[in-house]
Amino acid sequence: MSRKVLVAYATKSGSTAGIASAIGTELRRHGLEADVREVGKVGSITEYDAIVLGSAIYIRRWRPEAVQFLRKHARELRDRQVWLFHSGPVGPDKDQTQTMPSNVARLAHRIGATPAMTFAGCISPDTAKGFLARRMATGNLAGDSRDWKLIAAWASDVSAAIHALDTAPWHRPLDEPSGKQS
Ligand SMILES: Cc1cc2nc3c(=O)[nH]c(=O)nc-3n(C[C@H](O)[C@H](O)[C@H](O)COP(=O)(O)O)c2cc1C
Repeated sequence: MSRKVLVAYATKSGSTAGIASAIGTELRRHGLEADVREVGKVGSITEYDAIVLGSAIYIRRWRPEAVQFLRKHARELRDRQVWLFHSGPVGPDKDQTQTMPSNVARLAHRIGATPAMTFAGCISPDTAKGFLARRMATGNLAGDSRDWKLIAAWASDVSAAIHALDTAPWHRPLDEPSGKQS
């Protein structure tokens, strides 16, 4: 049985779309069906067995459309495997793991997703949007730090976990404690 995966991404300058596309390619190479979509254009997620969601990080925050997606689909996401990633660090900081913003961490906990994988990002004068981005694109942070080998390796691990659904059921996380012991 071929499992169907949604790879949804939120981007401002396009580089996270490239990461999502590379993940989709790797998942397909491992025999999964994968749709890669800009998160704001995703309607229903009912047809998917698993979801990969990634956002660019700007000033330590996820793009609002990615957060909105987690909120809107929280209930359905709890019944599916969900894999999160974010892309951001560039230049000398490219290997620094980024913590999830607190609103994203809360939502990840609610749906039972593991912490987001950090991928290095890209700042280019060709795609930079806004004054600050254009300034950053001329300094020592400029360049494409995306690590395609790491991205493919992570996607390969994700595909192995999704294939494991064929032999073991996916367990929903326990409900959050209500504070009342039964
Ligand atoms: C104004 C600005 C703020 C940024 N803030 C962060 C940040 O807080 N943390 C981080 O890791 N990367 C940060 N970055 C780097 C971006 O996340 C990186 O360029 C990413 O690849 C952009 O993704 P996108 O092309 O999909 O929009 C920032 C970039 C800009 C231009």
